[in-house]
Amino acid sequence: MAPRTPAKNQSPKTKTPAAKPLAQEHADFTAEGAPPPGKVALGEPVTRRSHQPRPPEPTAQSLTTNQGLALPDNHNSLKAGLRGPTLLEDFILREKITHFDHERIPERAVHARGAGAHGFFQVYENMAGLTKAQFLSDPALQTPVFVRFSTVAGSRGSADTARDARGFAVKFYTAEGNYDLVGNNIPVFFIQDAIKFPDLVHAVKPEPHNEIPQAASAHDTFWDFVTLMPESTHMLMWVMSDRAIPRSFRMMEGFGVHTFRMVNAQGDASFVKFHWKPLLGTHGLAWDEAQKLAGKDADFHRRDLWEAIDSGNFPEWELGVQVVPEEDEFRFSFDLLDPTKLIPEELVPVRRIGRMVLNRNPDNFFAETEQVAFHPGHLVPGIDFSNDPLLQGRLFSYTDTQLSRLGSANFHELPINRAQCPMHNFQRDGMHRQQVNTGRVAYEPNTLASGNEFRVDGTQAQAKGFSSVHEALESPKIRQRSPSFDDHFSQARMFWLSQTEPEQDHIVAAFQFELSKLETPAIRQRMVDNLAHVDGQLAARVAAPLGIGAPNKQAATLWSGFRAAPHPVDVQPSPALSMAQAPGGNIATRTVAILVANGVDATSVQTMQQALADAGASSKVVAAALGTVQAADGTPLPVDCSLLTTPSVVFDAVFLPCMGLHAAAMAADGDAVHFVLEAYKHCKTIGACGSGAGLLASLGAGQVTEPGVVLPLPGVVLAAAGALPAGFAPAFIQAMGQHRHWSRSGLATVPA
Ligand code: HEM
Repeated sequence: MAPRTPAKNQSPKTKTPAAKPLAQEHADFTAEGAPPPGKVALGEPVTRRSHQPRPPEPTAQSLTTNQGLALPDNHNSLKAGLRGPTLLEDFILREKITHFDHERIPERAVHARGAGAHGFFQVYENMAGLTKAQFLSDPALQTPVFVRFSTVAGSRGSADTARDARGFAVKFYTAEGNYDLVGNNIPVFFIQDAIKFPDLVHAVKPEPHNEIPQAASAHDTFWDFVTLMPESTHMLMWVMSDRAIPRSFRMMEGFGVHTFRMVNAQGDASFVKFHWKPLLGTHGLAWDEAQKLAGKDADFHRRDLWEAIDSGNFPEWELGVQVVPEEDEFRFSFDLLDPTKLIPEELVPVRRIGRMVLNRNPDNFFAETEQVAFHPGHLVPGIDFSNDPLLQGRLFSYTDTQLSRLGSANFHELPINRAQCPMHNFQRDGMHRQQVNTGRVAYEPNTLASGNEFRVDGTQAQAKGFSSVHEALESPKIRQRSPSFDDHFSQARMFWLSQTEPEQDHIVAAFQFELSKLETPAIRQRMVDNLAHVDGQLAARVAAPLGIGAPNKQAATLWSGFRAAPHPVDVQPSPALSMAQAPGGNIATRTVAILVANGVDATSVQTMQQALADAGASSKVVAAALGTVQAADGTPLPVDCSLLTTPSVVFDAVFLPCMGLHAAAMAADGDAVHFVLEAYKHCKTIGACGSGAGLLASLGAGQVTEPGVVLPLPGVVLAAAGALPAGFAPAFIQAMGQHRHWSRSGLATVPA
């Protein structure tokens, strides 16, 4: 696909200072030392605009020590004689190795594996009625953002496609300070109170005696814990759905999870739930595919994000809000403060208020993606928290953990974390302090400092600054859960009832997979007993292959920890919770494998390549070996990837053009056959023409019919003609637009 022009995403008006590469900023700061008085320390933005040339690579000639001493030789240590021992006095060797020895920092306690990107956010219209947040007031203003997507449980080097929730953390560099929206791709959470978070994380992380399994919830300790915490049932339904194995970070929804507040200039507050809606739709992988990708391309999501941005296909989300006026706080059958509940979109529609575009890859993974520090307590005036007890605990946890992860109290000075607006206070010193504060005044109130920001009475600062929502609190000090948090099953049932049949099948299969891995039958049993409170059929289907008794609803209520949770209230399905029912449907940025051999019909290949490019998708020519294949008319066709390194799981669809008699050779190539059958098994669109269609039929994946006719087998587009008939490419593209043909799972009898 032709790269989109960056100009499309240029700002009509950018109120942030001129863009500079991060590396240049470092250089400026190092050269200048302290910023000039009145200027924000280290406050320059990290907003190199998309598609600007990357900073030059350092050259070998410029090598010096960290003290600036030019290095004559970076290949040999200082030795006593040609074959003698290395000398301790070799300060050049020592400096280099010492620095290397300390290059790693601790990984995040959770969400260690992630990928990030820069971009901007732009509101559609002035939201002053709802919030006084300045970045939500001016449709002409583009606010720089940095986003980090992550898995939760796996370590930094784990695979991208593990079954897990995904972090969706956004840092807005606003003119009023940094605002962080630190969410997930699932709108609810496992637990209701932050005091259970260490237990949850200890349970899901690899088991402590043998550090197994990596990045997987399918083990005893996780299910032991969650089955004893019935409040986790709703999120378990989501984690067992295809939401937990996204096709791409670019095809995930994001959610703030908790109920937040927005406050306007008049002081009127509303409750708000945040949503990110991806323009590419919300799509998942097949579970078998996700597991294979973990080995074939552990960087699948990271690579997908990087390549999309690099090629100008900037991913885009709309920011949505569900607004509940304060007076409606108690209007719902659930508590707005309970993070295991969502507000169905059918009850309170999502209003789309702006868009976020990610248009620049980081220059340096460590400096940006690894060192970025998000925190749900990084707020701007006009946005505030609620009393959600999970959120309240998070407000403590993030800075606390970052103090140890990033090593000092000054991590806010790291370029990726710096506010891009004026920043003044009298916090001083500490390890690794970059800013050189000047003057003798490091206290407030004072009369000795220049400027009028720090007036003796402090009134000016207060008038401009953040103030918490006024809320009268007169309550006894208690350590108890509110009974309004007791209903653990109604929304789990709503989620189940809202799924299409194939989606329900996937949820059942995921539960079966995870529970089959458990060594302790009692835990398997406890989970299906628990599921019986969600739906009897779901529980029975999950239980079938587990070698345990039938689900027993009564038993679930006997074990300790099961508070007298009420039965599910009468719930209506919420179609918005189904990915299959969500709008989506174009094939922009999808990838198609064109599987070829010698004798291929070159015109078919070129026609498909063009049609796919016109539809915004990309294609790769895949063959047994790199180099070229010789088309039927003698044209050498360049091969992009070989079967040796490129599995079907990295593609969204497969096209088999006519290959004449050479189709028989392909039918004898185990790798090629596996490639096709695997794509078929993963319910991808498969198109085949002429002898390619014959090959497909011989593998049991379809039969030849009239040109351009889509067979009853969903997502299989076949044509008997050797050359591509006119209607073929549109039919193929239309089938691809449905993402996957899940209803085919039952028909897939072929092994892959
Ligand atoms: C709704 C519930 C939660 C959501 C949506 C959430 C989301 C996230 C996200 C997206 C990250 C990754 C940030 C990044 O990319 O750097 C993260 C990290 C983290 N979260 Fe949460 N989290 C939740 C609950 C909690 C709770 C209850 C705690 C603790 C009480 C917690 C502690 C942490 C910690 C310690 C990190 C690592 C932060 C770092 O090292 O920078 N989270 N969380």
